[in-house]
Amino acid sequence: MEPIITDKEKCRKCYCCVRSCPVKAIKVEKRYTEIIFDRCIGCGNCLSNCPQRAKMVADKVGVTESLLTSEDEVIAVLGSSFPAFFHNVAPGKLVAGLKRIGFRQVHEGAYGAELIAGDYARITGDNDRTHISSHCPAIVDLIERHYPKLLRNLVPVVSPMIAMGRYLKGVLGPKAKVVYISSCIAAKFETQMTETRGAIDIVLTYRELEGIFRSRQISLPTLEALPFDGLTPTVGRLFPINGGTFRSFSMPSNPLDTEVVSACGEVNVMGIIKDMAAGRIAPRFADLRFCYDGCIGGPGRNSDLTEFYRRNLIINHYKQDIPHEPAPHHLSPREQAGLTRTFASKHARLESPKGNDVRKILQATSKYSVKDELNCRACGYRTCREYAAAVYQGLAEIEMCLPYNLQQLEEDRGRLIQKYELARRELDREYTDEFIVGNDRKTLEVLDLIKQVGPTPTTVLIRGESGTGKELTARAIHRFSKRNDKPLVTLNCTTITDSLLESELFGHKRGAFTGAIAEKKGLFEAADGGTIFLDEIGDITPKLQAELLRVLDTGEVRPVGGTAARKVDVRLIAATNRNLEEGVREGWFREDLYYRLNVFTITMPPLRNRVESIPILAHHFMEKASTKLNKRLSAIEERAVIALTTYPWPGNIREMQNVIERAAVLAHDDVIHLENLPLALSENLEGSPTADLDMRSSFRAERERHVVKLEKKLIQRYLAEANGNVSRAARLANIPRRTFYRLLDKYRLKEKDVRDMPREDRP
Ligand SMILES: Nc1ncnc2c1ncn2[C@@H]1O[C@H](COP(=O)(O)OP(=O)(O)OP(=O)(O)O)[C@@H](O)[C@H]1O
Repeated sequence: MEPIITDKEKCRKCYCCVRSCPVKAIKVEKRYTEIIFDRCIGCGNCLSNCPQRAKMVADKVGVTESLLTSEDEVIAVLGSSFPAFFHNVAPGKLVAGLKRIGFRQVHEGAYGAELIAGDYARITGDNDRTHISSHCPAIVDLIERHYPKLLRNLVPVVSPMIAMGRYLKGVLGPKAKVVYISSCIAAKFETQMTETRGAIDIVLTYRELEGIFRSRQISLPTLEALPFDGLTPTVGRLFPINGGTFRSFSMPSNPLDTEVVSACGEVNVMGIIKDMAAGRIAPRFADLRFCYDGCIGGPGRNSDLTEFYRRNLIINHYKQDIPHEPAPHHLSPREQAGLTRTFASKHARLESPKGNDVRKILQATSKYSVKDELNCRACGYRTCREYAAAVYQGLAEIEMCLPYNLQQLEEDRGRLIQKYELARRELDREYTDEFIVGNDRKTLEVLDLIKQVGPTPTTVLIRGESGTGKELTARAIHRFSKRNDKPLVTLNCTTITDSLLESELFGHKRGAFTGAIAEKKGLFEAADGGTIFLDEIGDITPKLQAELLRVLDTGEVRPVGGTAARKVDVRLIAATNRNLEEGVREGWFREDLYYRLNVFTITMPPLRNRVESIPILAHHFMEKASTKLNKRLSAIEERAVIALTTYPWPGNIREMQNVIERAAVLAHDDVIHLENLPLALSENLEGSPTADLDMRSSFRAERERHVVKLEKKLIQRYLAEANGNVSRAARLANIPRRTFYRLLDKYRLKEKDVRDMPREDRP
């Protein structure tokens, strides 16, 4: 099993792992990201940087537990960084804990550094070439997999961990099992390599060991300390800290020596390796560790502690006299022959894309010029070009480009809105005949204008609030025109993005932009010989305004991505509820287009200015609703008609149409009653002067009118008697105070009106 696993369910494809991987070893699949182990160097960046914890260390607790219950002699080796993890427990108690869970012997891994020290000193003393330390498995992997050119520079000696494993197996025999406990993830990879396999049986993290103690309910502080087995390391204990190599290997270190490079951390190390591979630098010895802070900064470190503190813990441990009781076999001369190793190229070169391949991939994500390459890094790659190369190499996918995705979403949204809008209008038309209903003066004037302008080829601009019937008027103009046997094409300019609008209007050539998989005719061409109605024309951008003006002036359209113009014969009717004059003044509407449109203007009056037509409109919409709902409806109750006429109709005729349809749904019999109207309308009725006027038409209404008047007078009188004090007035009237307030509201009376009234005027 690979040392790092991906929980596919947890992975949300945030690309944090892609971003943090120094060697492009993450492949993005449809639903998750996956490690390419042939490229992975085991640095553990993807583990530490995954916000969902979808990348995890493969669990080694189970195999360790079963090893401990077997007959085998199982030896624990604590990596040299252990004091920087188990900082609040004495080393002897940790040894006791390990023995309690079944380890026969416990060794300090720091001794491994001392085992290889002599070889390092000897080899790096040779000046024949650059020597690169090979004690960090991530560095070895980096060179073997990605910089094979530097293979010959790696010091051909095993790491302290492998040295310990080989030493222990040499002393105890190959049957002994060695479990190495460390904060290093790359060590887990190292034990699987052909060149080092067999020395260590399991690499366990400190955290995994902690888990075992917890599950066995072992409290380390309560245990009696025990001595370590094996030989006592000295300077080897300093190995895990930054610069510790020189002390542990007893090598001279001089900060002024430019022939020796010592570096920790991804950025520093990668820079040095690239420089060495390119031949820019050739130091005598490069001591490199992939993790920042050296081996005390491994991915499995205790991250609650600062680097400074962890470093101090290591130095304190080095200074301490910690009991060791080596068995006689550890005291005998050691077999050192097995501490050398070889390295092999594991370089799997990815094919590099050619310029044209990169260009094609960039274009597939709407990047046509350098300025489109935002290099936003949302995909995890540093530049759009690096990302395009990754797509080419099969590591990334097109959908990873966030700006492209957002643009796609925006365009899809626009298309959907447009489709929805068209469907809604179609539905409206299905139940609405094309005739303009109304007998008020203003509607009749509009009808007159329609009849006059209809048969001419003149461009018409229809203005008015939303829902006043602008589109209906446009249809009527088309019907009265000589083009009425040709199509009337409608487009709402607010619903789609500028670029989409341009292609909708003028069409596009195949490949003009992403998604333009086939040539498409624009609406101008679709309307050839007929009329085009552009609703909400005040919302198009100045760039499109200019293009529209050009089409109107030349009578020619040019599809997006095309060069050849096509002649069209289209009459334009435009509508807007925006103040175009203000647009011209403020610069968002082109003056030349404004004059081009403003040849013949029809202004639709709001419904509140056509009150006389409300009853007839209401009955018209009732009949429409009756057909649509397949429900018999024969009348609208008078109170409801009055309520309809007194309401201000901010949404105009469309709002009224909806109100009547809703009432028709709610009506229990074949009459629309006041109660079937929304509250805003029925409440508006009470106490309204218009209501008073119209009520004269029936006896019940007449009686209601008198009652209302009388009630109002009475309220005023009680209030006057109580000198404007509502509580007193309510008591005098013998009605609850709340009811009195409601009546004041109903007749829009205020306490102060009565209080300020001259005594002789009081009722
Ligand atoms: N005078 C009228 N007679 C009958 N129905 C009308 C009348 N005026 C508007 N309507 C109906 O009201 C609804 C809204 O009208 P229309 O879509 O023409 O308004 P609009 O001003 O274009 O609205 P918007 O600005 O929101 O696009 C439509 O169903 C239409 O048929």
